[in-house]
Amino acid sequence: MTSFKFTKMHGLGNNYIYVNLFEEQLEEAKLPEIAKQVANVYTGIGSDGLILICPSDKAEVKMRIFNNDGSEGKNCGNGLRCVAKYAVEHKLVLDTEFKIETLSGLVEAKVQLENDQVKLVTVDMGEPRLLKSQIPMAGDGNEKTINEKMEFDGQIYEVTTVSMGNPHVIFYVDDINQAPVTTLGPIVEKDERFQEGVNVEFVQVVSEKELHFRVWERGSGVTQACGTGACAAVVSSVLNNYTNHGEETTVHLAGGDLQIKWTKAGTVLMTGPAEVICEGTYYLSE
Ligand SMILES: N[C@@H](CCC[C@H](N)C(=O)O)C(=O)O
Repeated sequence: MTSFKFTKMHGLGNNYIYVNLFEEQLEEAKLPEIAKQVANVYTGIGSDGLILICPSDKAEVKMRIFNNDGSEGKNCGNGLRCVAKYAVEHKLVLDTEFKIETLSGLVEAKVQLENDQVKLVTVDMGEPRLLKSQIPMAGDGNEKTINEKMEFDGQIYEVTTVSMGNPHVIFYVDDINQAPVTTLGPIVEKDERFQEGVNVEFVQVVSEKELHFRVWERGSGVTQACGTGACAAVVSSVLNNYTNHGEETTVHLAGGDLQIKWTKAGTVLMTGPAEVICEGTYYLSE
């Protein structure tokens, strides 16, 4: 029977099973199935998906993320903070500032240590991509979607789209507790105008410095937090003049808070926690 060692970690409740591929070996063709298996609450461990911590020839470490439906995503903000914590605490990297490779490019992580343990991680998530061709979505590929009317399920909404290496569409709501996360979320996720699907975010503007946020994630459904989604929400809020470029915004997610800044230099900085839940050995059912 195939088995592998895992660590379950979370960033604000967005939890994944992490496997260290510096030490373990998993068959490439089986990765989507492994992600589905480990994520299953009844017959697996239970998680939002699977994250692989891999050797890289471009950076100190590489992250790959699989959602709980087995689909592979190109980026994961909460996952990056957890990978950074794991890499430092397991001495895969010896510095407190280092690069992580993702399927959407390189990002830079900086960890804050307390008694040799990583508590907070800041990740420079790079520049947001705003053109329709970069989301990707239907329409003129050279145009952006900022507060644009789109119809979903027979109703018109004003939406903004942002890629943080993965696709996000942002809806503004008056009351976050009434946001149609589980009803509109799955419809928008699979809308064919988003050729690769989309992560769906609902945002309530509290002030120039604060947002409430809920998410329906592509491939995983409702999660407690989405780091790339929170970055996309801050970029969207600057574009819609709700918050200020170059200033830090606190994003309140279901699992806790992230500090996010779209810097004047153009990249997005995300700061938040990363936590270990448990470690163990998983026995794969064939
Ligand atoms: N939870 C993540 C994003 C995970 C991938 C996403 N569902 C996708 O398919 O793009 C985050 O913290 O960013």
